[in-house]
Amino acid sequence: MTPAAHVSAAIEILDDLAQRRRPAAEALKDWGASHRFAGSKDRAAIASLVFDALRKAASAAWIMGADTPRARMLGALREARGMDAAAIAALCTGERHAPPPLTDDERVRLETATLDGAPDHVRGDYPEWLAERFAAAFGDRAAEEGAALAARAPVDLRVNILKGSREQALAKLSHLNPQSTPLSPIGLRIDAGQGRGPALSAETAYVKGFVEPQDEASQLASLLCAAAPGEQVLDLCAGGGGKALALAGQMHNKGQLYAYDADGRRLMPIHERLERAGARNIQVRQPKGQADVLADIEGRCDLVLIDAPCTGTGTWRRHPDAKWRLAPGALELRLKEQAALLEQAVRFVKIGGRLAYVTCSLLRDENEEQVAAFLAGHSEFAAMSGDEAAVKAGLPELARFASPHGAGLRFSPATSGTDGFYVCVMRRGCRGWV
Ligand SMILES: C[S@@+](CC[C@H](N)C(=O)[O-])C[C@H]1O[C@@H](n2cnc3c(N)ncnc32)[C@H](O)[C@@H]1O
Repeated sequence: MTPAAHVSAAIEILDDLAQRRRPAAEALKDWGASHRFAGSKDRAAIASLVFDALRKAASAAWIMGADTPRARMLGALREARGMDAAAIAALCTGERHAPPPLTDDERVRLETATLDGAPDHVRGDYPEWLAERFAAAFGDRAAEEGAALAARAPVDLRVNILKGSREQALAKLSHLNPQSTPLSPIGLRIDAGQGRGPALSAETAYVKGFVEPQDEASQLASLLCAAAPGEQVLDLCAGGGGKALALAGQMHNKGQLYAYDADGRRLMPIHERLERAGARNIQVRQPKGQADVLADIEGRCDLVLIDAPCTGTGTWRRHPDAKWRLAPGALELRLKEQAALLEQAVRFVKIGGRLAYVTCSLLRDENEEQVAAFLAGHSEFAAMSGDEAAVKAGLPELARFASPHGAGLRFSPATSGTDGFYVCVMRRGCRGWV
């Protein structure tokens, strides 16, 4: 397929997405299944175009003065890829499988339109219904934060310290030109360019468990939990085990980590990942009907981690379609689940133990406000300051990410160059100790 045919195919898929609210990956898969002639390189190029158009959907539509799949794609070629009107016109020849030629209006817009005067949610490419919440979280930096969330993310890997050091992992992956991550002492970063990044599953370092894909902020969230060897730790929302594996590394396989998730199917990948990582101190606790499968660890945990279900607004760099599919009802639901999980976690934290609340959201309602509401009803808990949590984790430089809106630390693409994450570590004392 030619580059112009890739653009036509991307517009077709964007049209499908506009008509049926569904994940982009699903639409791309269906397109691939019905266009067998397209090879894997073609499919990757088309996916990359679709994701760029989704990243820049609002600003591209503004530039083009129309919110159609074609306008989004043409605008994104300029906004996301820096192509000028002549280069875009050269793709749109109308010949064979190329998109129809540019109209006069399209050409003029591509040559001259700017985002001057556009509202923050357009300049930052986020849904209008979240504009107030972004303003509450970022003030006059809302558009800048949104734009950083609309950029491409690098591929971040966590070095599994149970298997080797970061230096060893850098050497094993040297053909991919990895760099050390600036904030996480156990992270590697690979620039994915415009493609999907390296096929990790074929890398020996991955197969042998030396590295796991994990965004740098997710690594930092795990490190801020400061799990120590010998501790009793509950990962209450373990899912596929990303954080559990990181915590097991910090614990040097000593002590016990219980990995639980209300949805047993989500725990499934964890078994193979544990094996690969050589993590031997993790007990997976599957939910079993009405049975209380965590009853034996009540009041015994040094650390309980709630890696809470959330809107995922911090991960839009990696899932640009998710921002347009997110609906207000989903936020309401997540807020209820988060409050319930904080209550649920209390019974497992021993006196003197820690409760870590983590989301990959940037919205205050899901973060500082959720923690404030919890603390208001639980005088036996107190939040560690950003300084204290950073020092306890052995990463004092992270104190600068202390939230300006209340307890906890927040990371974001614009401030830390990572996915958006929120982390608050609380200590449990006796009732009324603070
Ligand atoms: C953000 S994901 C966890 C990701 C995982 N910790 C990781 O690092 O790969 C949130 C998880 O919370 C789980 N969850 C939602 N409500 C829950 C509840 N009441 N109790 C336990 N798990 C819950 C979901 O099934 C989902 O797997």
